[in-house]
Amino acid sequence: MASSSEVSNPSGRPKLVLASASPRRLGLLQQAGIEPDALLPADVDETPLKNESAKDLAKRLARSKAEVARKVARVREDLKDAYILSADTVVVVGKRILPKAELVDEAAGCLRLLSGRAHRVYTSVCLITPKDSVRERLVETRVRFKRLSRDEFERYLASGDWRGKAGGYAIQGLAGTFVVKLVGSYSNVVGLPLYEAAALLDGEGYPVRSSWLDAA
Ligand SMILES: Cc1cn([C@H]2C[C@H](O)[C@@H](COP(=O)(O)OP(=O)(O)OP(=O)(O)O)O2)c(=O)[nH]c1=O
Repeated sequence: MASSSEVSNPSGRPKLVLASASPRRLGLLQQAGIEPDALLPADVDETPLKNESAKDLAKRLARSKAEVARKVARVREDLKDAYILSADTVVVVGKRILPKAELVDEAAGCLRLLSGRAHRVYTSVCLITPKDSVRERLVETRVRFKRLSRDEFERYLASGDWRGKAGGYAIQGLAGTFVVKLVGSYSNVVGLPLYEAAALLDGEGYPVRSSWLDAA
């Protein structure tokens, strides 16, 4: 356990950049007592390559986001030695990669495919250390939705809870009532597998647990 002087002196901790604009990812880290020092969202083209698998897409996008943020951080005096953390979440039904829904028609298409079926959610986490080593973890969660009634279908689309979400749903929102089975990490579906992300940070020398009291 870190001594009180270390714990009470958060500035002793190495800096952490979260390369994300996702309030869900920030919220998950904060829930775990991890407070990023900076948010550097990285706008990358999320279009899948021809015949690219969901796993490869998630890994490639998470890494791209981390690399974009690293270039920005390394030229900032306050972030030049920071850890850079990013993630990308992909929802797939069979081999079909679902889009991140921005339009109601996209959300309707996703729900039609998800209703009454099992699907998989992959989140890839990418960590770049202060010495620019790259560490990646890909986590899979299997989810099964109930068959949605017409009313559930229409009410969900009207809720807008699907906007900006991979696969057109947010398990932490209304869609939580559609989930009849989940095998694996719940936080992985929301957007950041906390066990794996914390283990990655800890394994690379970022003091996850000693920061808990800083967050208190
Ligand atoms: C499946 C699912 C996705 N999501 C969200 C998490 C992510 O914000 C989003 C996945 O899209 P991503 O492209 O992975 O992430 P993002 O564009 O929102 O944020 P950034 O790239 O800046 O990190 O979908 C949920 O909130 N709940 C869910 O159940």
